Amino acid sequence: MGLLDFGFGLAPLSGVIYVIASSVYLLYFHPASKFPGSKFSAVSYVLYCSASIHGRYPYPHSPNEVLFYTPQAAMDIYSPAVRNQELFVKTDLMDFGAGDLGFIWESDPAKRKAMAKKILPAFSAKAIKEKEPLVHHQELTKVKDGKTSDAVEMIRQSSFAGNLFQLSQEIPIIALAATSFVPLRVLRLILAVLRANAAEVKARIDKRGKAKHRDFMDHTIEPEGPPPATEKELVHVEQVTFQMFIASFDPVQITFHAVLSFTLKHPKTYAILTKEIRDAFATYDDMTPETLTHLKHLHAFIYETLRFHLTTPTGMPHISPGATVDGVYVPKVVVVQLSNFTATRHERHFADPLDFRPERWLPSDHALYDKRYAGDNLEAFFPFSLGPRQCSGQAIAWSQTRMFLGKVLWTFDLEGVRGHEFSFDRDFSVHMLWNRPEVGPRFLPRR
Ligand code: HEM
Repeated sequence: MGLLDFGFGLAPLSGVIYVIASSVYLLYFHPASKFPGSKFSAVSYVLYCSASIHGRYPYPHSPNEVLFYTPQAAMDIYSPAVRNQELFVKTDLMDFGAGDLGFIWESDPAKRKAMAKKILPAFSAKAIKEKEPLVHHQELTKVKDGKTSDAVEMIRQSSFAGNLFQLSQEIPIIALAATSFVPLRVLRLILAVLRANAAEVKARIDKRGKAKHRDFMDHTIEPEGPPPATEKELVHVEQVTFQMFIASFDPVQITFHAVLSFTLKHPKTYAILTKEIRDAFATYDDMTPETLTHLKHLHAFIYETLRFHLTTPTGMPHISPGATVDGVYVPKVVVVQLSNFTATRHERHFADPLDFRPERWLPSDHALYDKRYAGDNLEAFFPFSLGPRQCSGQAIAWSQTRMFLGKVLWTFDLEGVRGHEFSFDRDFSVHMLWNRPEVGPRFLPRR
């Protein structure tokens, strides 16, 4: 036997030994081995990859990961903090290799906190009130042209590639496979998005201190100060801007699409909602973020939409510092997260969890309150996450969505388009962003 033959025989053998040794370690000695769950998922990424590639939630856990679904677990994972710095540190899931993790994707708690200190004043009640006229204008424009942003559309088309990139960090061979799965067109698209972002940032830096309205950039760069001095500083600003754009746009437009889809799918609820809105406001201009908060059914409808169509199906993976989660000690370095999808669809938390039932969010003195949902655990639901990293834009998101749906249903009668019927579980999937069918509707002048 030649040296070469010997080498070829050894390679598969070492592979087999490696798989057996790592499986034994993961099953019996790894810090996560004592947790219940699929043994296959404890030793391999096969089920996790398959769910991820098909965009189907809930994902099974991956090796070194424990999923929880109780509200107590969510509180134990996302809330603990010392001086607003989280104790369960975010993983680097969102590190796409730019060399800087910006703000929302930053896993280093101290770096994220420093950025939060600059940006969070943009979310004060006063700052939000100042932006109200813009929101009025923006919602209407969106309804009129019926379009989502071109940039988001480009990002959506490249989200599968982003998903593969994330998987390849765990399983390097996926990077090889990705070259066959990701068309050149998508790679060009990613570059185009990054270039467009860099160009916008540069233009905004040049305009600093002279923008018509105060925006998040005024909190990212000094309006009166010098421009970023180094390439590293510039990349940081680009990352923060990109993330703020995605965070403030994508979940809101998902919710707009979802509220329209569910009004079409549930005609009885649509009728109740439309009546509530039209009875409450004599004129269009009476609708403001404040006046719309009094509409109980509108509130319930939006809540149920957020539950049924989570904008962020994952709870976001964090690393245990060695701490107790829902009464169970999770050793250091084990990755934990709330499986949001499981939590919101579990019978333990919600009656008829797979049915769209806004009534569950109504107060018990409301005429349409249904006792069937009295046992629902409404606290088991965190659409905006919780703790130091919870959504800073939730007040804006609520007022945008209320105004959007209030104004649309006040102004138009909606009609479904034949052939656009959908089933959420069959037709919606998610990579990094949601893939969903066109569902209409037709906007007809109100009768
Ligand atoms: C329906 C709409 C929205 C939903 C469901 C939503 C949900 C979330 C969630 C789940 C997180 C936590 C993400 C994580 O842990 O990595 C988050 C973070 C964040 N969101 Fe939102 N969001 C919405 C709208 C908005 C809007 C309109 C803005 C800005 C105008 C915004 C700004 C942010 C920011 C800045 C963070 C990061 C907070 C931090 O790390 O301190 N979001 N959002």
